[in-house]
Amino acid sequence: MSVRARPTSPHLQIYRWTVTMAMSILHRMTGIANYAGMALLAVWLLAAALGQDAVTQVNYIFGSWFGQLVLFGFTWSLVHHMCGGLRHFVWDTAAMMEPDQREAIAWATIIASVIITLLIWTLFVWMA
Ligand code: HEM
Repeated sequence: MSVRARPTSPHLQIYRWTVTMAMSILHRMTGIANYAGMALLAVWLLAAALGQDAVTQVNYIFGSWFGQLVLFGFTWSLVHHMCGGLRHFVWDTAAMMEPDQREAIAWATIIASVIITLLIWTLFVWMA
């Protein structure tokens, strides 16, 4: 039986990656990661409510190298998502809509998120 060639729709392997596309996907991924990070905050608050022993144990886990790595990632996720939210807010005013402006604001999101995250950790963790 002969198979008729049908038109196919493009998918991820065919699209050329653009920074706006990557930031759009990253925005949703960081949104999901924020849920997990908020669960960690809830665990810490619960431990604090339970008493000194519980909070000492949670601090021990969160203070380990792996815990710190996860918390650093959560900080970046929150900050990146917030920057992405502000980017959407700018677009809501119909500004920065031209192709080169969209690219610029997408790059600004990633660069600002890294700088702000490093600033937060420098001020509140590494220098505290
Ligand atoms: C813990 C805090 C947060 C969580 C758990 C969270 C979670 C999420 C998730 C899962 C999405 C994706 C929804 C979807 O695409 O169907 C989303 C989208 C969005 N978030 Fe957040 N978010 C948080 C904080 C924020 C903050 C602080 C801002 C603004 C500064 C923000 C602005 C937005 C915007 C504008 C979208 C829609 C993006 C779009 O239309 O593509 N979010 N959020």
